[in-house]
Amino acid sequence: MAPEFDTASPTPKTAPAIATDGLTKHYGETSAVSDLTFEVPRGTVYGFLGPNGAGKTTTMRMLTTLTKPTSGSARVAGHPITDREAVTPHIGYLPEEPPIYDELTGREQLEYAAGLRDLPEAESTERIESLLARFDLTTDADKRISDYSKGMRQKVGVIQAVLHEPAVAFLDEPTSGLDPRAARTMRETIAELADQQMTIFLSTHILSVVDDLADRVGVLHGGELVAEDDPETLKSRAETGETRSLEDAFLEVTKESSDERREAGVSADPSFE
Ligand SMILES: Nc1ncnc2c1ncn2[C@@H]1O[C@H](COP(=O)(O)OP(=O)(O)OP(=O)(O)O)[C@@H](O)[C@H]1O
Repeated sequence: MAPEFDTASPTPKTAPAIATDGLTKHYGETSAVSDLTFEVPRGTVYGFLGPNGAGKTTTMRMLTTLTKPTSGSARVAGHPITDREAVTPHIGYLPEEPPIYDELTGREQLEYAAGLRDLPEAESTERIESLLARFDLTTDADKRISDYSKGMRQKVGVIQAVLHEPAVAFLDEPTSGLDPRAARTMRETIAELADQQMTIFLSTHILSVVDDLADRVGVLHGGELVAEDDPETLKSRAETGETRSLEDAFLEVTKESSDERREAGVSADPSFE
């Protein structure tokens, strides 16, 4: 598998999977995302970190065409995010609450998702069965989703997000609710998908997942990108002695930015402005 961008697109194949330029979203007085400019090369894993309310979901909703930016622009898989029809065939999205129907069985939900994506039946059946097996869901695949645990629902949500082999997958907390074995399967699956040239935009509070998988990390705070680097360089910025971790780096860059914002008279949480 090698997810390709739209071959009819004039965009060169070397174009980044995601490129944003001054991407901004205001909700009334609240500045949820401010002037976000970054690029994610194809086939890489981008760890998107930030404290609660930092603007991660808002950014992902803009990049997946679900929310319109107030200003700025972005291209995903070579297409402007203002062109929903062009972007959506090339992306998969696992939001915080996976969009699944309680009255369907797991297998029916995935068949339904494959149908929406116009996947050929033979190909989708094979892929659904292989992903169900990988996530240990085969024996429960014909039970209704209403009877699933949180982790089982999460597995269906993730399978649904990557079923059509999108060029870019946006995953919000993919390991949420998963037991340690399932969380490991998830990490291995994400690594494999990236090896197969899928670009993964990964938002999570589990820093060890980002440390394991991300080629590059962006830290959002108060809607602004306050640090961006590869995990090793980011860790080396932490001044906490010999055992420098991504957690130390995260706490430092978000604290520095809080201090600067406080000095500038800006609340760390824009919702309280
Ligand atoms: N629909 C909305 N209407 C008004 N304000 C919103 C809306 N969605 C988000 N916000 C505000 O925008 C800011 C960023 O929220 P967002 O959900 O993007 O953060 P997040 O980084 O995803 O947080 P978390 O880690 O807690 O999920 C917050 O101040 C939030 O209150």
